[in-house]
Order: sequence, then C-alpha cells, then structure tokens
Amino acid sequence: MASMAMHYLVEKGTEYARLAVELDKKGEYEKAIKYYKAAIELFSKYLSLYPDNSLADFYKDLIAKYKLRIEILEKHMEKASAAGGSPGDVSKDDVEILMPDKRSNKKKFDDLVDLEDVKKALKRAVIYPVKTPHLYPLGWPKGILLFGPPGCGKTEISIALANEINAALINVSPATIMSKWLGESEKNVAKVFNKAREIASSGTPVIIFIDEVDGLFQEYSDEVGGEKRMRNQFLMEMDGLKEKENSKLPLFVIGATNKPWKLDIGFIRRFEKRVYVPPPDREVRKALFKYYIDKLSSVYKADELDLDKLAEMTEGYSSADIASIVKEVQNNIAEELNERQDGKASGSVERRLTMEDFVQVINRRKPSISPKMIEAYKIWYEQHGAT
Ligand SMILES: Nc1ncnc2c1ncn2[C@@H]1O[C@H](COP(=O)(O)OP(=O)(O)OP(=O)(O)O)[C@@H](O)[C@H]1O
Repeated sequence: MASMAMHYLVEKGTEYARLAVELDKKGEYEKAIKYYKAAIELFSKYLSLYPDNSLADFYKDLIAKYKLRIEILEKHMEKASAAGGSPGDVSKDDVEILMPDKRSNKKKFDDLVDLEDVKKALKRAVIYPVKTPHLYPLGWPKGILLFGPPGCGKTEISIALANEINAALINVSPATIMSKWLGESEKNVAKVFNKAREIASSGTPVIIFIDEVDGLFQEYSDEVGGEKRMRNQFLMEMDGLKEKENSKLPLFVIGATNKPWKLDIGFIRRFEKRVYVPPPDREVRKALFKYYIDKLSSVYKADELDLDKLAEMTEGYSSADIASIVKEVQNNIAEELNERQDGKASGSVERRLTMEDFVQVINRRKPSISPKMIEAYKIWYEQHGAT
C-alpha cells in the first residue's frame, strides 16, 4: 500500500514536472507555473511521508529548483504586465546600482560583531588594493567567494565592505537576473559587467554582489532559461577582468553561497579567494546577544540577564537566529505591556528582561545549523579554501 502511494506521488509529480518544463520552454509561463506547483506539491507530500528515502535529497533539490523557477517566472510576468506587454516583449531594465550615499544600510566592519578572520581576508583582498593600488604591480584578485551556513553574515559583511571603500554595489540574485532577462540573460550579464567596468574606470570602486550564487551556477539537467549561455558569459567576463586593461580596476565580484559544493570547478577557479564565514561560536554568540540586547536597553532594563548562559543555550544557532530571538522577546514583551495597557508613554518602562523571556523563545526554536553542515563546510574548505 505504502509503496503504491509512493509510486503514484513520484510518477505523477514527474509527469507534472515534465509538462511544466515543456510549457516553460514554449513560453507558456502561466501554465508552466501551475504544473511546477503541482509537481512541488506531490514531491513535498512524498518527502513528508517518506523522509528517510534514499532519494529524499534529490527531490528536495528538485523542489528548490522548481520554486526558484516559479519565482523567476512570476517576477518576469509581473514586469511584463506592468510594462503592458506580453512576457516576450518586456522592455529591458537597466542595471540597478546602489551608490554609497543612497544605501540605507550604512554599517561598516566595526558595526558587525566578530567575523574577524573574514574582515582580515577582505582587507587583504579588497581594501588594501583599493587604497594603495600602486603597491600591487601584479594586480589583485577580482573574484571572492564567501561560503558558510545561512544567516551568519555573508550579505552583511559584503555590504559593510562596500561601505568601507565607498563602493558602488550591484546586487545580483538568481531570481532577478533570470527573470529580468529571461531568454537572453547572457547579454545582460555582459551589461552588468560593462556598467561595472564603466564606473570602476572613473575611479569609483565597484562590488558586484551575487547572493545564492549556487542558484546561478549549478548544473541543471533540463535547462530552460538559457542558463548555460549565461554561465559561459559570466565565466568569460570574469576572465576578462584579469586582462591587462582591466587588471588595475577597483572592481570585485563577490559571490555568496550556503552550498559551495554545488558549484562546478570552472566557476570555483574564477573566484581566487574563497573565504569561510563561520557560524558564531560561544563567545561570539554572547557578543551577539549583548549587541542586540543593548539596543533594547534604552527601553527595558537588562541587568538580570546571564549572557554566558544564553550563549551556552544557543549552540548551532546562527547570527540571524540570535537577532530574531531578541526581536521576538521584544515583541512578546511589547504585546504583554500593550495588553496590560502599560506601554503608552514613550521612554523607558518598568519591565526587566528576564532569563525566562529568552528561555521561552529559545525553547520554541530549533537551531539552523547542524554539526553535519559544519562538517560539510570543513571538508569543502580543506579542498577549496583560499584566503
Ligand atoms: N556579525 C554580525 N553582527 C551582527 N548581526 C549579524 C552579524 N551577522 C549576521 N547578523 C544578523 O544576521 C542577519 C542575516 O545575516 P546575512 O543576511 O548577512 O546572512 P547570510 O550569511 O548572507 O545569510 P543567507 O545565506 O541566508 O543569505 C543580519 O540581518 C543580521 O541581523
């Protein structure tokens, strides 16, 4: 009985997925989305019923891939309808550039807790060459890969780096690059690099930041959106940065990934520096709690808290988890005060933060990072790390 259900879910899911890809290739995006969703539903059901099946990872990857594709197509269709045309003739957007004075995130290295080794690697690879280019007659690396578990600061440190050197930031994510430029994404990779070279030639440093870079550069078995052409263009552009006329440009490509093992070797080679952004250890977790709790202390008294204990309780929690735990504590207390009609006046209130406030929230959450994940990064780092 069980195997019949399993069989049905996989067969039907595969049939829907095949249909979705076919429709996608024909440009019938709306219908394609419907079938991608149907396939996801069946594969998810299969995974919930048989989580320990040997093919579980394979189906998880497929689901992630179809979700990304849906996101891409939906964004593409939104844009097409906003432009009043059909998805095929959507007008091309220009490359979005975040100049330093326009960015809302103004954090610099000192505003981020720890990440000392990462800061050091980025100073060496980026900041010093930008500040003293004359000391580097042989040029400097152009590609830097940041890898490590989710929510541990890859994006934050990249933005802080851009702020440190007043760099223009071009933010590229798989969903935007593929949706904006569906069908001719390679031309637009070229556009990003042209724009970046143009700005860098005028003396302003540029960082092209590609989040979830594995989404752009993993091998797909059934490519529908010209991913291969786009990848080749990207590799060519990266090689171009090494050529003589570009070698002294203050232009850097920073890729971030949680799954470095999905990247193919040609791509890895283009990123000369590969830097591990680690999860916070106990001392760093303590510093993160302090950092976020300090922000609350203008309103709530925090003198009873045992930060060592909080750090000890949160092994495996990411920096983002810790930020979000403190936020949830804030929300719980604000709710409590509102319900007691106690929070009306502005300024400080007579409410101490207690360990119990934190324990409650921590107990309801699972850590995002498992020892198995850390082991996988360690193995990858041993093979490919380069700082
Ligand atoms: N060093 C740090 N100091 C203070 N807060 C941090 C630090 N690192 C991360 N955070 C917090 O964690 C959140 C997530 O960080 P960020 O988005 O940089 O992680 P990431 O590694 O890029 O995650 P993902 O791989 O999921 O994109 C930030 O918004 C910030 O609140």
